[in-house]
Amino acid sequence: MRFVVLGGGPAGVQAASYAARLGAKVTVVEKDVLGGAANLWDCIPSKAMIATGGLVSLSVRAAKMGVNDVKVSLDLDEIRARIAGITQHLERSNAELLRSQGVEVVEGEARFLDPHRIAVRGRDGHDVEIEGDAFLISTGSRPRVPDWATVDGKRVLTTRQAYPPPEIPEHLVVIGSGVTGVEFVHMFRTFGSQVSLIVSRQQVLPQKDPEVAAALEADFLDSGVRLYKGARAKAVRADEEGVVVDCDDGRSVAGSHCLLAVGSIPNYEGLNLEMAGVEVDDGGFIPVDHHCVSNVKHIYAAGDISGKLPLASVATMQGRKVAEHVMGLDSREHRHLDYDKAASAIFTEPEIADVGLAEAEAFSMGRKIRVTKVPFAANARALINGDPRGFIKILSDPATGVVLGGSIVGERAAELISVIALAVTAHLKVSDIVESLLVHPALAEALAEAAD
Ligand SMILES: Cc1cc2nc3c(=O)[nH]c(=O)nc-3n(C[C@H](O)[C@H](O)[C@H](O)COP(=O)(O)OP(=O)(O)OC[C@H]3O[C@@H](n4cnc5c(N)ncnc54)[C@H](O)[C@@H]3O)c2cc1C
Ligand SMILES: NC(=O)c1ccc[n+]([C@@H]2O[C@H](COP(=O)([O-])OP(=O)(O)OC[C@H]3O[C@@H](n4cnc5c(N)ncnc54)[C@H](O)[C@@H]3O)[C@@H](O)[C@H]2O)c1
Repeated sequence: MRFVVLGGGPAGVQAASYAARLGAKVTVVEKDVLGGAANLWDCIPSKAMIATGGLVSLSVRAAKMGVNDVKVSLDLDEIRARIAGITQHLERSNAELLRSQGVEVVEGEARFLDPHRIAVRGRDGHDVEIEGDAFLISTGSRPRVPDWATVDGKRVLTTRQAYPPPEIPEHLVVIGSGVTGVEFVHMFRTFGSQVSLIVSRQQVLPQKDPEVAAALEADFLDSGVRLYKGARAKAVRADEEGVVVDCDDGRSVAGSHCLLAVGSIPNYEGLNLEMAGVEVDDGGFIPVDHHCVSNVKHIYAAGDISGKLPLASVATMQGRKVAEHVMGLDSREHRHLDYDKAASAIFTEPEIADVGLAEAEAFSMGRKIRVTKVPFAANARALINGDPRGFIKILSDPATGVVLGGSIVGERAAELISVIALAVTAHLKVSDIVESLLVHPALAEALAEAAD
């Protein structure tokens, strides 16, 4: 089996390495960074910046824990070097992993010549042709730049220009209040910037549980973030002095810098998909079935380009499933990829994480559920850590006790949600969590209480 992967992000690297382990002859083509541009130029650096901001927040909390006069100052060059170091380390690990499994990595930009052949344009401008029996398109996505904004990398920035930006903004106007937008609001408020957020709807995080979104909004407002709700940006004016964002409700928001967080677009242009007969939808995504197969049966799509949940974790799992299908392993007993059971987290402070069924979703389906909720204010470890914000909410089936979903707002939410995610995937009952002997004092004890 000659398996050719276009794009070496989380989806492509996982598919390549797993297929190679299963015996395929694998080639990965990557044009920019092995490990994935959305992953190593957005996901990872944003979390690294947030980790630095976390130390600043801790220094503020320190006084309440008996440590006085902690002074912090940011060193942008050091932050930049640290992030570059993490990216390079992960890129090297990916290269070593693939090399150790005999995967051939070709640097360059891939395009289809016909359904079984691609050409790769290398950095020297020359083309190399590669033939395959099966192909994976995992070319990811990039930040969307609307036509009403001109990005200059100085005052008007995409996310990829902000790890860190050339200077810490005095007043950052963030456009877009999805997951990316709120993470950037949090990141820059911890760095000491005044932050304004343009929220096109009446709630930040429109896809999330309203109670969770309300908790985050309250925290933003407490720390001085200005929310402009019901406002869609329609123009950005920038000059030497700063920026002004004009909104469709007549309001204008002035700041020193502006950051676009208005979503991502799939990388499908230039792939010559028509030469392979692969269809794309109106948004540029490649529709796939539950095995990630496109309309052409030997061509798969996974990761952001597949138009499913755009998460690195999902891309990785899709890659694994693609490798299994390519190598014919799907005929043995296996679990289908269930996007409804994907855990996700938002790395704000407090952290937010959820998995499975949401309360609002159950309500709109008319499904009977049991909802149990416990605040961290009653948890010994949260008090010891000096951060008792937030809560754990668990949804279960009232008849069987099976865990259906949950959300967590609070310190370490991204880690704690794993317990609920495991329960949802393995159909565990609330009693399984209640009867687990957990560590004391630990934040996880709140999970057992919420399950009780
Ligand atoms: C700001 C931000 C923060 C995020 N944070 C998180 C997070 O905390 N957790 C999480 O799970 N997800 C997060 N995500 C989402 C995550 O980054 C993506 O879902 C994930 O990287 C998608 O993986 P992928 O393999 O589809 O694409 P990518 O990571 O984009 O990799 C695709 C690769 O294909 C290459 N490529 C494109 N075209 C070609 C071509 N023609 N030839 C050869 N190579 C090509 C690109 O150079 C790229 O390296 C975040 C996204 C953003 C924007
Ligand atoms: N921690 C994480 O796991 C993480 C972090 C960032 C992104 N992601 C992934 O990336 C996906 C995309 O998230 P995103 O936030 O980048 O995009 P998104 O599409 O989810 O959100 C963009 C927001 O911008 C708003 N918007 C669009 N045009 C606007 C305008 N003119 N004015 C004001 N607002 C406008 C939209 O209404 C939307 O709410 C997420 O669903 C997630 O899967 C994950």
